Amino acid sequence: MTESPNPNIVDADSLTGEMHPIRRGVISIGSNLGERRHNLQGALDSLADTPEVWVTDVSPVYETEPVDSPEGVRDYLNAVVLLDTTLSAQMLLERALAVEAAYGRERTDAVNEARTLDVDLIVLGDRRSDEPHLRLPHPRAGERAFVLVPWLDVEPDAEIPGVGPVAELVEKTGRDGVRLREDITLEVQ
Ligand SMILES: Nc1ncnc2c1ncn2[C@@H]1O[C@H](COP(=O)(O)OP(=O)(O)OP(=O)(O)O)[C@@H](O)[C@H]1O
Ligand SMILES: Nc1nc2c(c(=O)[nH]1)N=C(CO)CN2
Repeated sequence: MTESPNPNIVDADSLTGEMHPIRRGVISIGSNLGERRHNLQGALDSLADTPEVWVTDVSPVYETEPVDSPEGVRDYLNAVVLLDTTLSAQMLLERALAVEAAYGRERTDAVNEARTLDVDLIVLGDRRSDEPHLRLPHPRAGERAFVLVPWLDVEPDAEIPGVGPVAELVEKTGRDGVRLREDITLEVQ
């Protein structure tokens, strides 16, 4: 894996003085409704503007066929964001959900309905969680080419803890339905 910050490095919470380790985070962003590139760039900017989050890289943008989605929904634009953070997994998830809401994400009971913005936590250091509101590593990431392929571009030796190296997972999923959009790029501020 790309060099992770030393887990012994800690950052003091400015309010409580509590010390938190810095961990590497991987976030998948996707949009298949509205101004797709604008929504992804907004997600990236909002993550970069988050206190205690340092965005270190963003992947190329891919146009991807909708997976496990209702008939007729539009293709997604997907990308992967790498960051360092001292936030807890719960705080990072809350931020992700707030960023989705800020970009007009509407929730219905439909499964995988079209959405302006999807922000999923894929991994946070070696944090494991199996609670319904917070699963880490993301339980479906290892089967999703729309997560793995962009992630591999920016972190060739990436691994999903407990699942395996991303390069091997891409060999299993293949790259069907995932197409590089060289004409669309995201900018880290
Ligand atoms: N690692 C995670 N990242 C984002 N949300 C998560 C995670 N683990 C659990 N959740 C929970 O999943 C809930 C539903 O998320 P959402 O509706 O965005 O799912 P989805 O992105 O449509 O589907 P999928 O989970 O298959 O990517 C969120 O409210 C959140 O609490
Ligand atoms: N291509 C693609 N398909 C999906 C995506 C996504 O981001 N891209 N997100 C989903 C739920 O998170 C379900 N299906």
